[in-house]
Amino acid sequence: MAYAAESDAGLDLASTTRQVKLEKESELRIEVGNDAPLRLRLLNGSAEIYGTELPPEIWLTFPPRLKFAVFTWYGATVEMDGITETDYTADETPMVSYVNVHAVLEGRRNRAKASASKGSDTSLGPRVIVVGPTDSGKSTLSRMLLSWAAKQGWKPTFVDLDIGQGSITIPGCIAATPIELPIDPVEGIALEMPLVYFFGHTTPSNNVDLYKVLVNELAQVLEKQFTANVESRVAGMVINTMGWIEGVGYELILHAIDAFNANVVLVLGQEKLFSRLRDVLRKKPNVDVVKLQKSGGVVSRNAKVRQKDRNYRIREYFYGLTNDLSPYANVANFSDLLVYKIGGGPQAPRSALPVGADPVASPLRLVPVNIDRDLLHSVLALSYAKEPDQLLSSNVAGFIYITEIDSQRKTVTYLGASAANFPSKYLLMGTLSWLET
Ligand SMILES: Nc1ncnc2c1ncn2[C@@H]1O[C@H](COP(=O)(O)OP(=O)(O)OP(=O)(O)O)[C@@H](O)[C@H]1O
Repeated sequence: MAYAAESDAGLDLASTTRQVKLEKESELRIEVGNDAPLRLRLLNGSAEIYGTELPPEIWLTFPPRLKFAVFTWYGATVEMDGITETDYTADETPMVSYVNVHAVLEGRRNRAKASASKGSDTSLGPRVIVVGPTDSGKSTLSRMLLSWAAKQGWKPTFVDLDIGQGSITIPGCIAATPIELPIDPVEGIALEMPLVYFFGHTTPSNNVDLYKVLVNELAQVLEKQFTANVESRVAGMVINTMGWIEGVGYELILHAIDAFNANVVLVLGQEKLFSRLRDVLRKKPNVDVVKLQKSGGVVSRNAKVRQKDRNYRIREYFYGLTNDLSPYANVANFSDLLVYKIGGGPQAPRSALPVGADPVASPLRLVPVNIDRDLLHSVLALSYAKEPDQLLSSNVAGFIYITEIDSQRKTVTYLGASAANFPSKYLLMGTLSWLET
C-alpha cells in the first residue's frame, strides 16, 4: 500500500505532538487544518480508517482539509503531529451495524463462490447500492464495505455514479474499478485502468437522458466482464450514488437499481427515502432494502465547499495529491482535434414538424464544437470512439485542460496527464471547466 510514510529522524516532535487513547468501538474524528498536513501514527492496539487498518508505528501524512476518522474495535492509542481544524473522540458510531452488513455480504459471496465452483454460471455475488441524501456518508460507507471485502481477499467492483463528488476520477464522470486491496486512507483508490464514462456536467439535470444512457452502458460492460470473470462476479459490486433523492433524483436511483440489477439497497439517514424504496421494491423479491443510521461524524459541505472540492479533484488528476505528478503541456492544431458535445444543437423549426408537435432539444444529438476561445479553461475527455457515432457509447481514456487558444495560428495549448497519444481524434466537451490557481 502506498502509505506516505516517514521516519522520525530529524523531526521536531516536541511542539504539536499529542497522544489520544481510544476506548473500544470509539473513533477519533479529525479535520486537518487548512494550511499544513497532519501526521498521525498508531502507537498501540489496532485501528482503521474507513475499513483499512493502520500499520503500527508508521507516521502517515494527511493532506490539508482532509476529514476522516480513526476507528478502533478493541482499543488503541494514536499520536498526532500538526494542526487540526477539529479533532474529538466519539463513542457513539453506527460501525457495528455497518460491519453487520459486511458480514451478511460475506455470506452471500461465499455462497456465490460455492455455487460457482459447482459449475453454476448464475452465481452472483451481492450487488449493493448505497443511497441517501447529500452528506449522509454514502462514499464513506461504500469505501468501508469495499476495504473490508478486499481485506478478506475478494475483488469487489466499485461503481461510482456520483458525478458531483465521485472518488474514482474527476467530477462529471461515472466510473467503475475493481478493488483489490483495502483503500489507502491517504491516497484513495489505487487505479489500474478504471472504466470511465464522461457525462461532462456536475449535475444530472443538465441532461438526464444522457446520464441514463451512460449508466446503462457502464452496467452492460460490467455485466459482460462478470460473465467472463467468476472472481469479480462472486465478489459483486458496491455502487455509490448522488445525494439527489427527490423528483428526477429519485427516478435515477430506481433506474440505477434496475440497470445494475442491485440486490441490496442500503439507505443512509433518511426514513422517507427508505419507506418509499421499500414499498416500490416490494415487487422485486430478490432485492433487500436496509435502513442504516448516518454517522454523527459525517461533515456537511455547502455548495461553495463542494465546488472547491471539485476543483481540487481536477487539480489532483493533473498534479497528484501532493503535487507529485508533472502534467504535460502540449500544442495541437485545430485540425488535429474533433470536439463534440452531446445534446442540444439547433432544434428543428416548428414549420418542419407535423402539426401540433413541439420542437424539442435532442438530448442525445452529437453536436460538433467549433474550436474558438470559448474552449479556454474547459476540461475535455479523450474518447476511445473511432467514429463519431460511437461517441455516446464509448468510455474515455483521460482528460485534457485547455490553457490557450491561438485563433491566428489555429493552435490549442493544453495540459495532459500523460505524454501518451490520444486514443483517437475525438474529444468530448460538457460544461466542466477549471481555473488553475
Ligand atoms: N465518522 C466520520 N468522522 C469524520 N469525518 C467523516 C466521518 N464519516 C464521514 N466523514 C467525512 O464527511 C464527509 C462527507 O462524507 P461522505 O463523502 O461519505 O458523504 P456522502 O453522503 O457520500 O456525500 P455526497 O452526497 O456529497 O457524495 C467526507 O469528507 C468524509 O470523509
